[in-house]
Amino acid sequence: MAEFAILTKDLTKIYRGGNVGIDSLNFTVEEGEIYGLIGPNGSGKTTTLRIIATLLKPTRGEVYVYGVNVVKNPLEARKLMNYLPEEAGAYRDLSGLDFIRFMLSIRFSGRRLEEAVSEAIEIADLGNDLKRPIRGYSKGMKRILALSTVLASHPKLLILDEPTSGLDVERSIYVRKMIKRYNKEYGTTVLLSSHNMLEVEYLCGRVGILYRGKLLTQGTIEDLKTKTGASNLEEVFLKIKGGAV
Ligand SMILES: Nc1ncnc2c1ncn2[C@@H]1O[C@H](COP(=O)(O)OP(=O)(O)OP(=O)(O)O)[C@@H](O)[C@H]1O
Repeated sequence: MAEFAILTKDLTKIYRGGNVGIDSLNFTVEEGEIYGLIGPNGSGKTTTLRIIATLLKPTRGEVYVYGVNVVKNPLEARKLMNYLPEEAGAYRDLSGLDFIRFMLSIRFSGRRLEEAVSEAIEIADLGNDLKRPIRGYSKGMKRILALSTVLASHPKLLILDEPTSGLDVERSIYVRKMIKRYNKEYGTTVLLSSHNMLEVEYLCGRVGILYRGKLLTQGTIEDLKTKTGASNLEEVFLKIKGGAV
């Protein structure tokens, strides 16, 4: 049987106080694909991504990343993936360059570290700003900096929570191209969440639609359009959500 990049079984998160984060999610992501999770605010996208990235424990259910159980073997699972959170961490007093080196030194050393640092510098494309402390960066600059280290770490699985949130039009286009490039050139599997349906249509082969913690449907964008008679993903989303209310 082919091994999935991600396999979830009845994945459920009930937060303290009883808030339902996600409810019995079953989905798979195949090796080498770009899979998008979409859904309204509070539908469970970040909860799902954080559990897969080993940052949050599920209440019940299982997740496997390339066959590794992420709850039982988080350290092994982390070697296979890297995660860009919705709000990337600050490290306000480091320069951009020191941040890149610090983040990549967690994974690499020696010559491989130097190569990865150079790669991240090229992706971030921040010029002399890289020498300045991060506290003076704009939101978009911090985002591109975080993304550069995540991409340059070459994980088998890249988990991106709203990758272009806060980025201007030009940088958003650039980031989407980078994600596509890493997927094509290095076969990186990508799981991302986004509210931007144009972005999802451009990037993703398949999508899963979340609503109130449940996966309403999943499939290729073309299949979902045909099934619902919609002409674009925004309409697909509204029609499927309408049926669920
Ligand atoms: N730390 C927490 N404690 C309690 N409830 C939480 C917590 N984090 C998330 N939730 C709840 O879990 C549900 C799913 O939230 P989540 O952040 O996963 O949604 P999301 O789809 O990523 O939303 P958005 O699009 O706004 O980022 C929501 O009802 C939210 O209120």
